[in-house]
Amino acid sequence: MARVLTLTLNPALDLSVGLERLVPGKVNRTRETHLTAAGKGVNVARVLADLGHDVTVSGFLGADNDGPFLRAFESMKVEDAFLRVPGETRINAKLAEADGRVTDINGPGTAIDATDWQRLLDGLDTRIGDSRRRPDAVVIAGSLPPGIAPDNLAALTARLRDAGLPVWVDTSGEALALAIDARPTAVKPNEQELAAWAGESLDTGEARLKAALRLYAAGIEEAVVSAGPAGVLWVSRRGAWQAIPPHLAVASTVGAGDTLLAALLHGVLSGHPPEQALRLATALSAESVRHMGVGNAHADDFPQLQQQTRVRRLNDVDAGGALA
Ligand SMILES: Nc1ncnc2c1ncn2[C@@H]1O[C@H](COP(=O)(O)OP(=O)(O)OP(=O)(O)O)[C@@H](O)[C@H]1O
Ligand SMILES: O=P(O)(O)OC[C@@]1(O)O[C@H](CO)[C@@H](O)[C@@H]1O
Repeated sequence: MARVLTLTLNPALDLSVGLERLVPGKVNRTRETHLTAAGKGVNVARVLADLGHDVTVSGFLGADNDGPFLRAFESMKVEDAFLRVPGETRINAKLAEADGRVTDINGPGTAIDATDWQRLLDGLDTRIGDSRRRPDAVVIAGSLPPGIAPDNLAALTARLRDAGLPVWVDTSGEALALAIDARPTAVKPNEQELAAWAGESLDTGEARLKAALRLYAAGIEEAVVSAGPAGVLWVSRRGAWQAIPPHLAVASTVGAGDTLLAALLHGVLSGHPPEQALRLATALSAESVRHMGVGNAHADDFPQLQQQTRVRRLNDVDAGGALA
C-alpha cells in the first residue's frame, strides 16, 4: 500500500444527467441524475483508495457547498486536506445520451488568490518534510482555477520534483505544456490534449506513438497517452506498450481518463510488471465507461475484461525515443 496525495486545484460537483437524447432548446426529460463530488484529482483518489492505497486529497474547495465532498471523503476513507476558500465549488454538468455521447459543461471554478496559493504551498512543504505524512507520489489533475496561472502549476511541479517526489500530471492546454517543461514523472494527455502540445493532429496510431516518444524524449519518464476506444500508449524506460480495451457499450466516458491514470499509478507503485499494470489500468478504464463514475475493480466480470484487453509490447520502438 502506498501513500498518495492527489491535488485537485479546481474540483467540481458533477451533475451527471442521463437522458435518451439531448435536444438543445427544448425541455428534456432525464432518465437519471447524480450529484457527485468530483474533479479529476478526486476521481483519481476514489480509484486509488478503492485499490487499497492510503490517499490524501487536497486543493481548494468552496466553503459554502463542501457537504457532498465531506460525505464522499468519509465514504472513500481518504484524508481531507483541501483548503477551504470563500464561495462555492463549481457545478459541472455531464449530459450523457443513450448512444454514449457526452456533453460536458464545465465552469471556470472559484477564484484563488495569492494568499490561498501560498497556504497550499506551505501546507505541502510541511507535509513533505514530515516522514509520517510524506507521500510516495503526488497526482496533480484537472484544470486551473481563475487566479492560478500555468507557470504556478509548473513551479509547483518543479518544487515537488525537487523534493524528490514522483509527480503525475493530468491537465491540458498551456498548463500541460508548461508542466511538461517542469519535467513531471508522468503525464497522461488524451489525443486532443497531446495534439495541442505536439502542434499537429494525431488521428493515427503512428502519429500518437511518435508524439508519445517525443514526450518521453522531453524527459517524461512515464508518457501515457489515452485515445478513447483506441486504447493506451505507454512509453517508459522499461519499454513501450500499447493496450486496446474490449469493445463495450458506452454509458458515460466521464472519469475514464482519471481511472486509467489512477490504476496505472497503482501498478507502478505496487511494482507490477508493466504489461500487468497496463492491462489492469486499461481494463478498469474500459469498465468505467459502462456506467457513470470511475471504474469498479470489484465488478463480477472484471477478470474477463482484463483477459479481453489486448496488451502488446512495441518491440520496434526503442525507449531512447526513436521509432526503429
Ligand atoms: N468507448 C470506450 N470503450 C472502451 N474503453 C474506453 C472507451 N473510451 C475510453 N476508454 C478507456 O478509457 C481510457 C481513457 O479514455 P479517454 O482517452 O477518453 O480519456 P480522457 O479524455 O482523459 O477521459 P476523461 O477526461 O473523460 O476522464 C482509454 O484509453 C480507454 O482505455
Ligand atoms: O474542467 P477540468 O478540471 O478540466 O475537468 C473537470 C472534470 O470534467 O474532469 C472530471 C472527469 O475527468 C470531472 O469529474 C470534472 O467535472
